[in-house]
Amino acid sequence: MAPHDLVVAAQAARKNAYAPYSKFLVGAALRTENGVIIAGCNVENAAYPEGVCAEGGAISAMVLAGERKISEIVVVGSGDVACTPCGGCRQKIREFTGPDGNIFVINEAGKTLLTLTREELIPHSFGPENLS
Ligand SMILES: O=c1ccn([C@H]2C[C@H](O)[C@@H](CO)O2)c(=O)[nH]1
Ligand SMILES: [Zn+2]
Repeated sequence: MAPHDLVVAAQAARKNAYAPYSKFLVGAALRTENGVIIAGCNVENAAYPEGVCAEGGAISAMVLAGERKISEIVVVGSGDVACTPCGGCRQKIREFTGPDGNIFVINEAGKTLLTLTREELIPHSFGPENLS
């Protein structure tokens, strides 16, 4: 089950999402290896491709905060839809998550819909280790 504090943080972040075009509000909240909680929301743009996802926003804020490792992340979309991270966000999550990290997808009400390992989220992924 998704951890309650991250559920609350993701739901709160979702409320601040700027999604006037899709009307699909998304929130994400992650815990770093040092126990720091950081959230993000999607931010759309009239120039549609310039919109950014909630997960990417949270990861940017995490790096800004000096944190580098995600131990778990919760994503919440709108209604009962399982807002599974898009392909780009899977790669971004992968960069900062160890093989033991957990990814939770919840519905708007807070119910856990999916619990995924990194390998399930992005199988056979390309990561920093591939470059060393
Ligand atoms: O995992 C996801 C999937 C979609 N979105 C956003 C992008 C866009 O603003 C809206 C509809 O795709 O939801 C996210 O933030 N995260
Ligand atoms: Zn995305």
